[in-house]
Amino acid sequence: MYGLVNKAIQDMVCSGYSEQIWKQIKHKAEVNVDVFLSMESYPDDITHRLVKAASVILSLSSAEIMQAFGEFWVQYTAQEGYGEMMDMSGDTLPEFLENLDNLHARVGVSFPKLQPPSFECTDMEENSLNLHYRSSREGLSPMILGLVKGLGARFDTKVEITQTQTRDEDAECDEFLVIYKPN
Ligand SMILES: O=C(O)CCCCN(CCc1ccccc1OCc1ccc(-c2ccc(Oc3ccccc3)cc2)cc1)Cc1ccc(C(=O)O)cc1
Repeated sequence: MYGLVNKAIQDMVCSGYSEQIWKQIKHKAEVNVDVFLSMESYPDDITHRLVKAASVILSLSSAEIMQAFGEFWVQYTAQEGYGEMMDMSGDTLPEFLENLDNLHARVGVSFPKLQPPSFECTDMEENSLNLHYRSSREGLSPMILGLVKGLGARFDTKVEITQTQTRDEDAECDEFLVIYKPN
């Protein structure tokens, strides 16, 4: 994952808790990276260890940490200079989700080590859609719950998201029912 992800986790912990807590999490995760460089690619294992250590130190489940991260990521990337890029990806929550693969393709042109997930929207109705999430990574589906909630805040839209399928022998990918209503 690009360092931007680990920087976002750091920012979420430092702003939500403290630098001291962040140092404890890094120590527990045995991650001795002093400063994460946004445009550097780091092993995914570092991100997984940081999430696991944060879950222990903060007494929250990894799923809760990943969901909070997803929500934080949307506002963090907007403030870190990706706001215009995200503005170009849609004026509404469903539009943004439909354009998310294009957004990743644009980022990937400049940053070839990006390994973006793929999102597909089906069964598009007035206030609901089915979101299919495919990734080379395991176990990040709780992050998607937070990301879509974060998009609800970004688009001032009430949103409910529930996972309806989990990638395993039967289901080819994770699926989520997203119900949204602009305020
Ligand atoms: O891999 C998975 O299965 C889950 C990944 C969840 C994180 N994605 C969230 C995608 C997303 C979903 C909903 C709403 C918004 C979303 O993200 C918007 C976005 C996506 C990518 C970036 C981005 C920009 C620059 C990046 O790399 C940099 C950073 C600074 C300088 C140079 C390159 C990396 C990601 C910014 C905003 C974004 C993402 C972040 C990093 C990677 C990667 O390093 O492979 C791949 C995807």
